Amino acid sequence: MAHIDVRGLTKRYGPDTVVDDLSFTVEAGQVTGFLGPNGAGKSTTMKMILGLAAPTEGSATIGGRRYADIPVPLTEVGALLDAGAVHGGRKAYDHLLALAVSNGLPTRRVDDALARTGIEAVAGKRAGGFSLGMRQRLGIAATLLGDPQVLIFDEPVNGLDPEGIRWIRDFMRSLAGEGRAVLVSSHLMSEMAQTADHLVVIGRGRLIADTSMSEFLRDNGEGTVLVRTRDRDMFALRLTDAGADVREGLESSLVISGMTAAEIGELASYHDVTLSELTPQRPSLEDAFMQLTKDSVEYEGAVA
Ligand SMILES: Nc1ncnc2c1ncn2[C@@H]1O[C@H](COP(=O)(O)OP(=O)(O)OP(=O)(O)O)[C@@H](O)[C@H]1O
Repeated sequence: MAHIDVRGLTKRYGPDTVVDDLSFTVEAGQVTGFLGPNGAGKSTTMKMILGLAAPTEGSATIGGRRYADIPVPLTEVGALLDAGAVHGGRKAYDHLLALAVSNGLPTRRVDDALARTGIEAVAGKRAGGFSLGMRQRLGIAATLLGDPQVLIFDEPVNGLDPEGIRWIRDFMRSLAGEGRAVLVSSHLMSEMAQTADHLVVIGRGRLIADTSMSEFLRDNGEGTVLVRTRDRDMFALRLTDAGADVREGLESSLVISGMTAAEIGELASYHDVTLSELTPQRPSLEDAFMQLTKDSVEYEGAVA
């Protein structure tokens, strides 16, 4: 099955190492979120995978081959790095047709790609007049021309409205559902929440995490439990005695970490304390991400 394999990938610009010994795999049938703060090295990594930048060390392969060794790259990998790159004076259909013809692909693929991205109705219009959302769809249509098994998107939802974001998100999921390997970058963790199955997180060019979305949450965001009771002060003491960490929350609530909601419920029952609220609070993805990338962001702030 086609996938992306990155091994020991390193890129240095003069004295700066912007991608540092990076290794990860993008599996078929999954959306892999490629995350990191601004400047972490995501775009540079994608460019190296796509043969647009030469690695200083290491390798990146698509379906086992370097990009430069793939005879008709569009049939193996579709990539959208910058939606603004479409020539504004060109009609959408003509843009796709030129790409198809120059890559030796059947022209019917243009109609398929237009249909798949829902832009048939504007196929005869000039791309210059397109909204960002439409330009993005046109860019994605181009990635699909060769019916590739591997797709790469760099910050595809930047600047889109909620409807455009949802469309892209659903689209990525459907591509993965067809067994394709999808790599999508973002600097926003929340953006990945409903999109990615797997996460590769980098900071300062280095790998910070390579994990499934659910594992990432479990390992990086400590959950808390919110409790309300009339016996607040007494119960706070009992909780502390039981080893929990207790903070005062809003409106006389207690925010507890180090114990599960079930354990807290049992402790309350044991001490005859009536709880009016017992709510586990899932750590937000953004919190988990900030925690994980804190050091790399601080470093960036310090050198800026
Ligand atoms: N051609 C280049 N020459 C020198 N430095 C570069 C070059 N391209 C990128 N960089 C530097 O490499 C670092 C990583 O940039 P890159 O664009 O890969 O990060 P990113 O994670 O994609 O960030 P963003 O989310 O802001 O796009 C940055 O510090 C950037 O300034």
